[in-house]
Formats: sequence, C-alpha cells, structure tokens
Amino acid sequence: MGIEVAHLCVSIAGKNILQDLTISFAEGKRTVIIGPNGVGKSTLLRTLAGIQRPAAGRVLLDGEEIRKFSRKKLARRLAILPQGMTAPPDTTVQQLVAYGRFPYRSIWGAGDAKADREAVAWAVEATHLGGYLKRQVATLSGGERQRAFLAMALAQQPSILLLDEPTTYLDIAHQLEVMKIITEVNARQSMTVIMVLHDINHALQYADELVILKNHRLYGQGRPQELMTVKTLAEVFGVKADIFRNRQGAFVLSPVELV
Ligand SMILES: Nc1ncnc2c1ncn2[C@@H]1O[C@H](COP(=O)(O)OP(=O)(O)OP(=O)(O)O)[C@@H](O)[C@H]1O
Repeated sequence: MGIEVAHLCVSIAGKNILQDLTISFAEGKRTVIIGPNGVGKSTLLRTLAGIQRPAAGRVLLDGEEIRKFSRKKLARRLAILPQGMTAPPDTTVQQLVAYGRFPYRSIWGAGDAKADREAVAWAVEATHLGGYLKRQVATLSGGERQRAFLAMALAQQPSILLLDEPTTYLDIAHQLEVMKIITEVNARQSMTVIMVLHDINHALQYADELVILKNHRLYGQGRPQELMTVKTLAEVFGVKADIFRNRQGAFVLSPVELV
C-alpha cells in the first residue's frame, strides 16, 4: 500500500504552498520530485514525513492517516534526511548512526542490543563508513558527512526513505557515489525511495518515476522517458533544451536557452 496523498493542500504563513495534490508513490521504487525553486518540493517531503501538517486533504501510510501514527511507530516505517543536517559537537560517526535506532528504544532507553548492532553494521557497510566510525562528524568532508547522515537514516530500517537533495554541494564523483548507495539500498531492500533532486539528468538516470510540480500543483507523474520531454521543460522550467541518448542509452538533457 505504501504512502500516498489525496487532495493535499498545505499552507505556510498564510500562503498556499501545495494545492490539491493527489499522488500515490510507487512501492519499492525510486520516485524523484522535481520542479522550480519554491514550488513546494521540500514542503511535500516534510508533509509526507508528518512534520508539516496539511491544511486540507490526507496523507496516508498503508491506507491510514499518518497523523494517527505515534512518532516512534512512524519512524520505524519512514526516515527523512532533510537538507543541511548538522550533528551536535563532538558526535562521532558511530554515535550518529546509532541515533537512527531511537524508534526501537523504550522510554527507559532499553532496546534489542543485537538488532541495534546489526542494523548499525548494515547501515555502515551500505554507506562504506567502516573506516570512519571514531571520527567526529564535524571533521568529515561534505561527501562523508552526507553518507554518515544517510547511514543514520538507514539504521532506522525504514521501508520508506525520504531524501531532500541528497547530492547538493557534492562533487560529481561523490554525487554518483551517493546515488549508487541509494540505488543499491532500493534494489536490495525494496526500500521505497522518494527524493527531491535539482539535477534533471540525475532525475532521468535514477528515477523509476517522476513527480513534477508546477505552480504549487501536480504537473505530472510518470516514467521519466515519457514525462520529461522538451515540452515539459519549456512549460515547467521555462527552458529550451535538447534531449538525446548517451552511449549507455540513457536520456541526457542539455539546456540551451530560456524560453
Ligand atoms: N517556515 C516557512 N515560513 C515561510 N515560508 C516558508 C516556510 N517554509 C517554506 N516556505 C515557503 O514555501 C515555499 C515552498 O518552499 P519549499 O522549500 O517547499 O520549496 P522547494 O520547491 O523545495 O524550493 P527549492 O527548490 O528552492 O529548495 C517557498 O516560497 C518558501 O519560501
């Protein structure tokens, strides 16, 4: 069943940020949300995570209203990695990743130590952080830090992973590394991944499905090859572009000029 929104409207500070969105997110797939700056992509992600309350409409997880889930119950199903995460001073990578286990602790702090160890070990392995466990998060490079926060989210063992621009500020090799980790986790664990990306070529390469927002509404949802056309780029981003296939057979987009 997974996660869906029905006639979702969100207002912030008296402004309508999302209007009448109805979207069912494909279970076990990678959905990429794209759209112009300020259209409401991060707001949609926060609303899916239960952080932002809808003004109208519903957010459903397995057919149940998300607001009915306790914080811990929700965190066992769903993890979000917002933009610009920072860790408390002196936090080590090991401690950071272990924070991901909070939904599995009782109010007394007790948990299943073996399950915690296994989940942390798996998250560390998936993100290739084995050599960094004792390092302070503050001393990591941008790419390492992003992997550390990703590991914390993975340690939650969610079935739905929400990522807000996970490759921002990373160089091209580290962008690919993060996208590869996300792709592997999605494939091996059948984890539903919903992420906001700005790079349209990454969206084309890594999305099973695209959700495109325009003017705070749903412009379209579907397979990248079908939805991401020259017409869509002109209508949504106001950009004229060439689209062609690279040697791997993937679609690549080259912006040419403003419409
Ligand atoms: N706490 C807030 N107070 C006032 N306005 C807000 C708040 N949070 C978001 N907004 C506004 O809501 C709109 C949508 O913001 P959001 O961050 O969801 O857009 P976005 O599509 O993710 O943008 P970007 O691509 O620039 O990251 C913006 O106009 C933003 O200024």
